Amino acid sequence: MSGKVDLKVVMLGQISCGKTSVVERFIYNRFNNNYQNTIGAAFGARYLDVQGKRICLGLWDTAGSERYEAMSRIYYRDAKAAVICYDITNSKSLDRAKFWVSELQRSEESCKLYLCGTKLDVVQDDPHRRQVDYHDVNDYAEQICGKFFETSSKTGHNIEELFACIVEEYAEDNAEIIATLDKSTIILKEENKSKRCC
Ligand SMILES: Nc1nc2c(ncn2[C@@H]2O[C@H](COP(=O)(O)OP(=O)(O)OP(=O)(O)O)[C@@H](O)[C@H]2O)c(=O)[nH]1
Repeated sequence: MSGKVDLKVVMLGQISCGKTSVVERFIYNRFNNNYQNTIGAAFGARYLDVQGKRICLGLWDTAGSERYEAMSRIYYRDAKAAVICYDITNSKSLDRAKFWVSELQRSEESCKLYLCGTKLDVVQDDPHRRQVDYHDVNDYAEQICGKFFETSSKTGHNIEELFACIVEEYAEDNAEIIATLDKSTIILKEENKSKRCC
């Protein structure tokens, strides 16, 4: 991937709630069961098409450990969208998500808020594992004028939908910027001419 980032997105949320997994599913379409904590922050990017234009999303995946809290503030600066994650199987993680919402409302007023419940597959397999009610978060999302998705990075459920919503809302609010972007292109792979059928 080359070129500049058109839309800066920051990932925030409690340690181990699943931020890196959302990014990995979205960018590489893969999932890793083994937990490896993020140190500092990581960056990934992917192109999406919106309104016939190609837009580059840059994702800053912050570390959930409170040890890196001050560092996370550097990464949300000038972000156009924040994906604030919580783990559906861990009620404390919603408190942490609410902390980040307050923080962004205070210091990044123009940053759009997207609440992302993670690990939906776990509660689909065992409903007793759910600790965060869907309707409670839905009401909270309305209250903060944000959007809300319950996702699973393991199955991929709602991951594309989440980022599609982010670019669509960005495009609606920033028509002038979108007009300056390159058109979407379909890249046709040239046949390998040396390859012969026997
Ligand atoms: N079953 C299931 N497990 C998940 C899902 N998302 C994340 N996990 C697991 O939860 C653990 C933590 O996931 P990460 O994505 O590393 O969490 P994180 O929020 O990036 O963690 P930090 O970088 O330490 O803040 C890992 O073992 C993941 O495999 C999911 O959708 N379903």
